[in-house]
Amino acid sequence: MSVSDFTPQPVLRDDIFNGQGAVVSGAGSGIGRAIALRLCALGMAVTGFGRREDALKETADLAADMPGSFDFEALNVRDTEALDAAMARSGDRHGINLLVNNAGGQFFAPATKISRKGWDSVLDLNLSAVFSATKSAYPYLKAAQGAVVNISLSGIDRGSMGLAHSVAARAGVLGLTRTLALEWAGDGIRLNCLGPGTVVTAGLSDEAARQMLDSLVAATPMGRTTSVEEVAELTAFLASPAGALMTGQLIQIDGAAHLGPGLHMIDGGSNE
Ligand SMILES: CCCCC/C=C/C(=O)SCCNC(=O)CCNC(=O)[C@H](O)C(C)(C)COP(=O)(O)OP(=O)(O)OC[C@H]1O[C@@H](n2cnc3c(N)ncnc32)[C@H](O)[C@@H]1OP(=O)(O)O
Ligand SMILES: NC(=O)C1=CN([C@@H]2O[C@H](COP(=O)(O)OP(=O)(O)OC[C@H]3O[C@@H](n4cnc5c(N)ncnc54)[C@H](OP(=O)(O)O)[C@@H]3O)[C@@H](O)[C@H]2O)C=CC1
Repeated sequence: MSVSDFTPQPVLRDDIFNGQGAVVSGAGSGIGRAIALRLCALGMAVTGFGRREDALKETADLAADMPGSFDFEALNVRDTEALDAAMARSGDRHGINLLVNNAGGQFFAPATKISRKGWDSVLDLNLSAVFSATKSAYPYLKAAQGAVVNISLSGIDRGSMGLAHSVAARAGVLGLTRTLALEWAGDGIRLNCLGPGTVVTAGLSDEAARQMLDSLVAATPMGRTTSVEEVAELTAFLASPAGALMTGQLIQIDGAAHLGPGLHMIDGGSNE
């Protein structure tokens, strides 16, 4: 049992998103890059957000020969003014049929070691920035009768040791997602959360996370990690006509990890 041995099996028609536009945050690496590239392969015009221009440029290079297109804006999604302006530029350029709030992250620590500033940082990135992005995309989503996919975490309804701040933020995003699914249903806008289990990306590459990998896989009933391609395919599915009646859902793409003993980023050691 180890990391993902999934071989991508594309199921959507190649031209399914021709003429449509998307915004993907965190598109310079990991899950966000895989989503952006899959959408480009399916014909979408994608704008990627992220802080590192060089990383976004690499995604642009990978998308160069694809049927869709990839442009980008280097920005911090926690900067609401910059986010609003970039969202409007992207929406004016090619519309927003799909917004993927993927940028996110945290540090792993027991709650007793999380300062108020650390808590606020993680809530700002993983909850408040999702609210800001979604609100600023609203007019474009309404015009396109579009969709929002919020990248969350597996197991947010049961908790995960070492992630008090992040689980609280993602639970908040689920509440936001469900509330907007109600408020915006009349506009034809759908919103869903995807909860990946363990995904081996740069975000999980620090020493502490690497040490946890075996126990994370062991805690996953299907015995392997989630691949970025699987998250990308499901994101595309949710944006496609196949997902037309799906809204307000949390879909966990985790090999039943949320039904197992749980994914914990630290062991249950001392709180002192
Ligand atoms: C489903 C199970 C598996 C889940 C696996 C999940 C994986 C991923 O999410 S992969 C995604 C990946 N990438 C990352 O998570 C890295 C990105 N992280 C960050 O950018 C930071 O953690 C951030 C969100 C907190 C950034 O905020 P920023 O405002 O830039 O942070 P500061 O450096 O100013 O620190 C603020 C505050 O937080 C305290 N802090 C930082 N690290 C720790 C730590 N390891 N333990 C305890 N506290 C920490 C820091 O000390 C600051 O607080 P004060 O000391 O009170 O000033
Ligand atoms: N890897 C895993 O096991 C899992 C990950 N997730 C979630 O999936 C999402 C993607 O993570 P993953 O691909 O693994 O890790 P990465 O670290 O590769 O991706 C995080 C992305 O978010 C961007 N980002 C972070 N902070 C900001 C910010 N303030 N403003 C703009 N962009 C930002 C980063 O770009 P840049 O640094 O250039 O700003 C980066 O591209 C995250 O929300 C993560 O929590 C969920 C479940 C499991």
